[in-house]
Amino acid sequence: LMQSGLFTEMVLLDVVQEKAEGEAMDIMHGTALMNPMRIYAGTYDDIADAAVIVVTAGAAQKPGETRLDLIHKNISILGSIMAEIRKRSCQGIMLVVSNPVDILTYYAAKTSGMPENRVFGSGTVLDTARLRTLLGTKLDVDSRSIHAVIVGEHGDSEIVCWSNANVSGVPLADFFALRGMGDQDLTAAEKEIGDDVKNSAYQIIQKKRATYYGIAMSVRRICSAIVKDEKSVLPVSTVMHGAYGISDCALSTPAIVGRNGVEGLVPVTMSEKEREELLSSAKVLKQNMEGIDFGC
Ligand SMILES: NC(=O)C1=CN([C@@H]2O[C@H](COP(=O)(O)OP(=O)(O)OC[C@H]3O[C@@H](n4cnc5c(N)ncnc54)[C@H](O)[C@@H]3O)[C@@H](O)[C@H]2O)C=CC1
Ligand SMILES: CC(=O)C(=O)O
Repeated sequence: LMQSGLFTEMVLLDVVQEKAEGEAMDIMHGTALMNPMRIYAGTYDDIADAAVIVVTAGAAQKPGETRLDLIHKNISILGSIMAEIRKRSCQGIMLVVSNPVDILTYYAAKTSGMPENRVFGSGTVLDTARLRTLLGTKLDVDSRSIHAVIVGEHGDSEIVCWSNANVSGVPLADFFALRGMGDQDLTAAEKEIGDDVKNSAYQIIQKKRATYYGIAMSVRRICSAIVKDEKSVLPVSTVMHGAYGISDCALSTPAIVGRNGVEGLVPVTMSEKEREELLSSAKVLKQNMEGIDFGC
């Protein structure tokens, strides 16, 4: 975020105050080489007037753990954070990143005291970036020209919407043909790339303990949409109220993101199978939400 030039001030909070102080010092030293910006370790009072509050606090996956394994630890941590947020009338946007991001987003939306459109999660923005990167590599084309989206849980039940994936409007099958590949190659690539995306975090955590660059770029992308009021269509995690037949949980579907947070969902065309898988993903999330007090 320091490198983005989007902000003039950034305050870091961590339950381990010294960690926030050390990080603030380290990042601040780069401002002389990048963008002028005030960076410091602070308190909840300092974030009351923040344009964007990015929640990244909490336990991270250890090798072999799923995101859903973190639920009870991180709901408890989020509970203490939301209690502080509720005491202050925060006017900005809350972007939840901690995992399991969909369940924590739902929790934050219900307990922060902030309007629902201003509380959402990074969702499958990162997964979608991974998908576009891998597809771009496979097709030897700029990944920014790939239009494809992942919906559902940011996790093992996520769904690639293959049925509407395209390269600048050219259907995927036609672009595969352009590159001398046939239907069988496409089917194999869908399986291989879908699995690779789903397993990316597991692989990175196994190799280097945590993922951080991809998610940092995803957060930067979302913050840009907010701060510059871009009204970008991004697959962020939002509380569902009946779209696609889903309610009472948060998950990712394409949404318009701007200064007011999530300004509306954009219905994505899906095959019958993808639609069913999206419903199953919602079911997985709801099963894991059982027994949690969402204060509603
Ligand atoms: N949504 C996504 O795509 C991604 C989500 N994550 C998630 O982000 C979270 C953080 O991951 P990392 O930064 O790798 O972990 P980390 O362990 O490096 O940092 C977490 C920090 O949270 C702090 N913390 C714990 N309780 C707190 C509290 N009550 N108030 C303030 N700070 C508190 C810890 O002291 C620690 O410094 C994890 O849940 C991880 O799964 C990480 C990468 C991608
Ligand atoms: C950790 C995590 O959620 C990710 O990198 O996708």
